[in-house]
Amino acid sequence: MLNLSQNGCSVWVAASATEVLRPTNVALGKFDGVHLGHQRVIQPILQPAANKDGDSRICQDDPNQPPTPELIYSTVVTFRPHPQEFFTGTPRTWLTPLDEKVQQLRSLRVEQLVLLPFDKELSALSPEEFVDKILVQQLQCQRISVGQDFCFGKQRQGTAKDLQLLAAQHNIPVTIVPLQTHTDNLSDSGFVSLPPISTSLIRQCLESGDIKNANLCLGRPYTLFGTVVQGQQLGRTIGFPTANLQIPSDKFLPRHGVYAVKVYILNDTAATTPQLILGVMNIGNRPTVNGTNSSVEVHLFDWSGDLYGKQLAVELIEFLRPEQKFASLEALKTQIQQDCTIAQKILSGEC
Ligand SMILES: Cc1cc2nc3c(=O)[nH]c(=O)nc-3n(C[C@H](O)[C@H](O)[C@H](O)COP(=O)(O)O)c2cc1C
Ligand SMILES: Nc1ncnc2c1ncn2[C@@H]1O[C@H](COP(=O)(O)OP(=O)(O)OP(=O)(O)O)[C@@H](O)[C@H]1O
Repeated sequence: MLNLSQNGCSVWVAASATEVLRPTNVALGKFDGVHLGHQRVIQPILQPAANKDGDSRICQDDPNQPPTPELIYSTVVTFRPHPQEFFTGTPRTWLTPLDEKVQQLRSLRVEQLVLLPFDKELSALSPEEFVDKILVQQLQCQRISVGQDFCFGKQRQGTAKDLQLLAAQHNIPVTIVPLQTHTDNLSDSGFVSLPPISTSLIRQCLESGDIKNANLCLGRPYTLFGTVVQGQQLGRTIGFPTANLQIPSDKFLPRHGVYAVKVYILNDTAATTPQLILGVMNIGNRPTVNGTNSSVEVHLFDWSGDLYGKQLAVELIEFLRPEQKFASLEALKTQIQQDCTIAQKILSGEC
């Protein structure tokens, strides 16, 4: 379910050593997707939940101001750019671009996100130097949590066990979290076991249209956030008006094709809480109408109104079919009608 609680609570994002709030309890890794495995790694560094009388100390009116220094900051430490992007020079898309990652971390009660600049200097640090310079000196780290497969330092020489030994020299305890598979969450032992949850696995699932498994690994539906922009306005002529979405260019897009989706209009001033609207989405080039560029568009069931400029959150529930080139608009219309019927059944839990 989409977590939209704002409460004025924010995550302090530090993009340089001077901005870091210290001391810290640190979870280390890339954390793209903030999936169920990541969530387990984050758990040991969190402060106990705020009591009912007082909010967590990071809850304040101005999220741009650092919170009052007290105790130890629960901090996710990650890298910018993504190490793979640094080594290959190829821009990479994210399951959770920065805004989304911050939103997810906030919902987990993480207080600070540190974006270590991944450059030649950082990538050349030995495991010992990484612990001394980054974790001890820069972050004043008091506790660390990583997954069992965590590797760090020059050429990924250091393992989670090495981290434990090196950190022990500074009296810093390290929690090593066993790798989680999504079958851990299912009581039905009839499921075929998948490899451990990872960002790469979720990307593969989304690339192949396996939305169910992607969502199970994430612990929530994979969601596209976008602003509604003008399309060709052909949809309304075939009886299926669509909201065309402009998605941030660094967002990872799943397989082209048609999906059953749940949509929330985020900045609808008339509604106090975002309203849930069911619908269908097409991602693709629209070959039937000789579309040239890739587009993301949603048709909302039983809804009419002006959505231009609005921000939508589109939760992917199930992949229905690949995009096709139809011989006529009439044939496309018939197919979309069938897509809507199937999507309505899926979304209402009938199948
Ligand atoms: C549920 C759904 C399925 C669609 N499937 C296809 C398809 O298989 N092939 C195709 O060329 N276009 C497909 N489209 C895109 C339509 O061609 C597009 O909605 C129409 O051209 C209107 O575009 P416009 O909003 O830019 O005016 C689909 C659209 C929707 C909403
Ligand atoms: N399934 C999992 N169970 C427990 N810990 C995990 C799991 N996946 C990742 N971690 C840990 O969470 C932290 C962040 O993981 P990171 O994003 O670097 O890896 P990942 O999710 O496996 O992604 P990729 O597929 O890109 O390697 C690391 O400490 C990592 O070891």
